[in-house]
Amino acid sequence: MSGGSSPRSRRSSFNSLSRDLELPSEQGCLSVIVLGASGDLAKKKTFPALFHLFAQGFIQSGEVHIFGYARSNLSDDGLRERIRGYLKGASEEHLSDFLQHIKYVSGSYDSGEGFEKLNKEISEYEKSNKSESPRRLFYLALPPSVYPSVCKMIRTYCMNPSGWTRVIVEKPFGKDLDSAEELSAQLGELFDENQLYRIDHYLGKELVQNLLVLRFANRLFLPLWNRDNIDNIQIVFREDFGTDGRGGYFDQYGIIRDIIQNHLLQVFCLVAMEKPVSLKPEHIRDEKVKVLQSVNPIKHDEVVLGQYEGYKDDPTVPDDSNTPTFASVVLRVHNERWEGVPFILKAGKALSSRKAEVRVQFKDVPGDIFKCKRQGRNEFVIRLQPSEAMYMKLTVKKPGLEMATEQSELDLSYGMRYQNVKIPEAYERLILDTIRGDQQHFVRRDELKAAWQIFTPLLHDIDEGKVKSIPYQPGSRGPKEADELSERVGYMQTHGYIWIPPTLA
Ligand SMILES: NC(=O)C1=CN([C@@H]2O[C@H](COP(=O)(O)OP(=O)(O)OC[C@H]3O[C@@H](n4cnc5c(N)ncnc54)[C@H](OP(=O)(O)O)[C@@H]3O)[C@@H](O)[C@H]2O)C=CC1
Ligand SMILES: O=C1O[C@H](COP(=O)(O)O)[C@@H](O)[C@H](O)[C@H]1O
Repeated sequence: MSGGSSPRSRRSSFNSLSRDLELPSEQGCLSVIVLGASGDLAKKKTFPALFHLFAQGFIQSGEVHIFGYARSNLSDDGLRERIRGYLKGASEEHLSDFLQHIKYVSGSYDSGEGFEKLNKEISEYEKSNKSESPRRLFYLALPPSVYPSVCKMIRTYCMNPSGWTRVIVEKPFGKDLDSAEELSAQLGELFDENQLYRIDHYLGKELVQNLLVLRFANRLFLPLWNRDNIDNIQIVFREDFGTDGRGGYFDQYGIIRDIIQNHLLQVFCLVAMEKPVSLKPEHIRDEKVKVLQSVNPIKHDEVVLGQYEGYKDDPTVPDDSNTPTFASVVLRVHNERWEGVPFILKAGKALSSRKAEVRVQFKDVPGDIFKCKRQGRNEFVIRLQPSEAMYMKLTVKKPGLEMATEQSELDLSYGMRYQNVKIPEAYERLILDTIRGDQQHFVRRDELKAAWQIFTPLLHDIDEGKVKSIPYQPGSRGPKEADELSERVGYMQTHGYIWIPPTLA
């Protein structure tokens, strides 16, 4: 765990931020309730994130209590043992202290009995803490099918009588526009928008959070970031493993719903939106909605779908599945800044490497006396993961007596520049934002609607078999047709140049 500032100084740094954002600085006892505590997400992400916040002093002994809730018959110790192996990076003392703050309550997701019991436990803790304005944070680490009934139970039995109640919900938020709107309406009847935190963990990644700073705090980029200078932008997600036993779940969704409609589209918003009036969450989300609403309908000839060979070997995947495990989709933005610039959103499983990045390719140099075209175009690459970095591909003079040019880079690799800084996990940051009441990095209801509006017609066509997935070899780059599409819409690959993340050795 990174050392650095003490819990006291962490609070004061929050205070200055909260003044800027007009968020009240809050203290008082905090109950975090993880619903679906027996599940995969809870053990891999939710509890570890809470543990890291605890170990760093962002949530503190004496003010926090964590309740796990699920149907499974577990004891407090049973839950603690289940998650212990996933809680890493701090001392044994921190670990046992943290575990002592966890209590397990068992109950169903659709009957009052369990939630009454849960409420009783929370209330007893709040009474013992004697806090005047207790805080309740419910984290739904559950399949979305039970969101409506669980939210109804929270609303009926577990609302905080004197302080705030906030609810974090996980994706998928629906399967298309209608189902997402139905879910939004159901939850909207129970909670105000400022109580609902729709999490998209890509918004918690360090370099995704840097996008706005980069674009709007650097004079350098302001005049360049438009159709006059940029030829095309790629937003890419690649994974070097397949569906790993989750084929049954994945087959109902596919790569567009799993990655593109949410994670990559959120990154797209931050790359393409206009400057917000301020950093207030509503101002930022207003701009995201605007750019989403400016996206043209997707054309079939600007889509390539793929499915890796062997995907259907999973017994839970139907033999005739057309579900894409790879997709490349071109988005076109109909506005003054971006008319004519293709945004290529590409995601795939079982590919040759694991990475996520934004690649901004600039236009050719006009009146090119150095024949730069031979070397390749300027590109600005934001490597979201792994090896977080930003690098700018430039044409430079090749060192030596000849006047020859080659491509090189200006490189800001985080591993080099921020050697002793631990980059926080996305979930850690987003849970902390929820505790602070900062909704900037969460998806607003109208944003969600606009996102589904873009992809629903295509998704329905795929579901009806009107767009087919092309088979590709696991461990490859995906279907060659995807590279051909990128080239057709303007992307020019630089041959012979590869950026290698620098190492300390
Ligand atoms: N796992 C991951 O890495 C990620 C998950 N998500 C999302 O997070 C949420 C939770 O995911 P995950 O933890 O993997 O899910 P799980 O399948 O592990 O389910 C979580 C818990 O919910 C209960 N549960 C499971 N199926 C049902 C059902 N059909 N009806 C009622 N309860 C059920 C089980 O608890 P019990 O039986 O004890 O009540 C289970 O332990 C989902 O919305 C998922 O899409 C998002 C990103 C990544
Ligand atoms: O939401 C999801 O994301 C993961 C990839 O997340 P990352 O932070 O490791 O990039 C993906 O594997 C999973 O299919 C998807 O549901």
